[in-house]
Amino acid sequence: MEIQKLRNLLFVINPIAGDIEKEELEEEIVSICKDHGITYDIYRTTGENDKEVIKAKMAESKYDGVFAAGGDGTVSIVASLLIGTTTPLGLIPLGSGNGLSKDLDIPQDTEEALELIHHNIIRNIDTITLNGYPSIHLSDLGFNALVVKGFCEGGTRGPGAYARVALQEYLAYESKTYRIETDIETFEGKAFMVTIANANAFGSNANINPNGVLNDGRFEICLIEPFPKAAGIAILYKLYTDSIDTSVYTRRLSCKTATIYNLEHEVMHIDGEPVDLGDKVVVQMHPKSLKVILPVYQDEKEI
Ligand SMILES: Nc1ncnc2c1ncn2[C@@H]1O[C@H](COP(=O)(O)OP(=O)(O)OP(=O)(O)O)[C@@H](O)[C@H]1O
Repeated sequence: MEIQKLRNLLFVINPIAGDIEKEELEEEIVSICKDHGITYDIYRTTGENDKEVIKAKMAESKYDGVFAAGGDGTVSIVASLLIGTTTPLGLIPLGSGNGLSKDLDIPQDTEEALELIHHNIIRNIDTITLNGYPSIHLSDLGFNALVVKGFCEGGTRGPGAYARVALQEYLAYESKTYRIETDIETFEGKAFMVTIANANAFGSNANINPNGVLNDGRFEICLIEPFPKAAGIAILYKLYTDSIDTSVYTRRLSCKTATIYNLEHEVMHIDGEPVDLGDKVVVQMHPKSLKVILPVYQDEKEI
């Protein structure tokens, strides 16, 4: 087993993520780095031009790893800068949604996650692009994308706000029509939501792609097909018990490339950020294109 020694690190800390005070976290990072002879820089995100600033810092200094301390939004910014490079991504889950960190089995306890700074292994995971935009985790068209958009536009954060928007939209929502051509098969019809899944579960723990593997060179397009509103609770239950594949309303297209025709101009998001990619979305797989810093026990497991 190869244990990596990371000697020069950048920590990207989102001060507002998860509404958690980060002063103590910074003190712990400083103390761990000092104890283990690691040099470090800390960048606190501002919510403005963070990606550009982090990119410039990475060009100035040769980091052995970049840790994102925050939620999925912070992880997504950092990851997009590391894809295709030899610099691995570390995760310290501190957001209201920490989906990728859960799929990677990163400890959700901060003390344990901080141990990854000095005791870890590095592995490669797949990423995908949607019309050239990177996605590491889960992207959607349809109902969930509408909820994500409403959530991002609303002033309130946290899981409660997400659930409120979901409830508001649910009763009136009508499935939309899509045509999906993959390297294996074609689907045309209505869907309540279409998830392009590199990983497994949303930050909320709803597991849309229970059997997805992050380094198998394939992604899944997970469809929830139109269902009677009364079946909604059962679908929700299956999403939260890792058993969505047993629902008669689901369909899964496993593939390496796909073109999605968004025939009713439905909204979409990439890894939680609403985007407008037009009505034709080309999805491509980039096998093992992102290095990630994982707990040592991951070595025995398939990710
Ligand atoms: N200093 C800051 N002040 C205000 N907003 C910030 C700041 N730094 C980052 N942000 C915003 O934080 C969001 C990303 O948050 P992240 O996903 O890391 O944590 P989160 O608590 O899970 O957030 P969310 O509840 O939005 O999912 C981005 O919208 C980003 O613009």
